[in-house]
Amino acid sequence: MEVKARAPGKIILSGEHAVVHGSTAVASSIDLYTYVSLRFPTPSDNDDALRLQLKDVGLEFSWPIGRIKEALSEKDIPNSSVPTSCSIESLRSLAALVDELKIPEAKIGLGAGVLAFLWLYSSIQGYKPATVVITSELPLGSGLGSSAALCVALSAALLSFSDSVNLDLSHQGWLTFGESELELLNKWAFEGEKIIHGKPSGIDNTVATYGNMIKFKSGSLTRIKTNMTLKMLITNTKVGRNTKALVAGVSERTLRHPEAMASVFSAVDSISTELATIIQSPAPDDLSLTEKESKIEELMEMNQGLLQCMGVSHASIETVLRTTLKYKLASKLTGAGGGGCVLTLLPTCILFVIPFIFSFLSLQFMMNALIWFNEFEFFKTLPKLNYLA
Ligand SMILES: Nc1ncnc2c1ncn2[C@@H]1O[C@H](COP(=O)(O)OP(=O)(O)O)[C@@H](O)[C@H]1O
Ligand SMILES: C[C@@](O)(CCOP(=O)(O)O)CC(=O)O
Ligand SMILES: [Mg+2]
Repeated sequence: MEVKARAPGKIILSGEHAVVHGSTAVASSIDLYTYVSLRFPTPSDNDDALRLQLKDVGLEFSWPIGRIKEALSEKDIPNSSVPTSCSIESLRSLAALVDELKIPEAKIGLGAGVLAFLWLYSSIQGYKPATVVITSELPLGSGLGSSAALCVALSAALLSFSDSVNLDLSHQGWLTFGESELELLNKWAFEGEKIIHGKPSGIDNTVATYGNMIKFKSGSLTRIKTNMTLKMLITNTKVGRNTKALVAGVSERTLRHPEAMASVFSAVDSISTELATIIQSPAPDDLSLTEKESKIEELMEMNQGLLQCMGVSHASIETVLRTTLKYKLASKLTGAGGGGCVLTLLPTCILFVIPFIFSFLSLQFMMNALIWFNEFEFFKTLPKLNYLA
């Protein structure tokens, strides 16, 4: 029997980094997915290994299941219904297994993803041989939440075989999780994100788990019902970076300048709260669509300025900001910054310039600009499961 699970990537409309320090942030899932397929061998296969194929980076790893058991046994006892953090001791033992893989230096960031995989797999499924294949439509390490999509899709595939989960009936060939299953899934995915991000806020795994648009503060989510269509251009600068290092950099700056950074985080909190209010305000109210869009543009610019204060912008991001400003369009980085992706709001009134801006940015960033629409069918993106045989 093989199961395939998928979970979406995300954009953060406002509040990245500050959300790690307790500020409000607003995020939405996007219709680009990570897929995890999980297959257990039959007895006649006579296979006693755990195999991991990372299709996006062309790497394959395998471990005799006894090695994983040896590394972990008695350190943390797995129980799929109780999400558990990987202890320092277990992390050390698993890291020794990952070190043996000799991951090429250029792809070293993958080690954290493999560690998260080993922890989630052994905690939820125990010590069973299996083959896990991961593919993604998301660019890795670009601010679109590939780490969270991986942790959510992997936890979904693993939990689907556990007794703690009942699945809701099918929806276009995919099954969905019920509300309490989503909570368990989200908690497990958070444990994986902790291994990849170091100190995650939980916003990425939460939006990948629940889909649609959310407001998030100090670990709790509020679902947002939008009353306007937002059109965003997502430009990938293709400058690689690592979320864990950027998050740690902001924490170090906070230690050096606690009062100044507290004011920055508080300003971001107000920006996200105002943004959520505008997005949710009833359609024909005292603010016209154009007025709402202008306010959102201003809030995005203010948020970008504060992200610069946190030290997470980058020359490549500034190039996108300057380019879009030529067309009077507001942009901000999304995700951890330091490169990665930039969001540009495309207000309804300027849709005719899209082809120009699109080709301009595509040329500069090697054809990697996409347009994201938050219309219903594009972003109704809960994690889903599909049994293949
Ligand atoms: N499809 C995938 N295959 C292998 N590793 C992945 C995949 N998706 C995510 N990862 C892991 O997540 C890391 C990227 O996470 P991160 O730095 O948080 O950036 P982002 O979440 O914005 O993409 C990768 O270096 C890798 O360890
Ligand atoms: C910077 C941060 O706010 C978002 C990181 O997103 P991403 O991994 O760059 O997609 C970190 C977090 O909230 O855990
Ligand atoms: Mg991430």
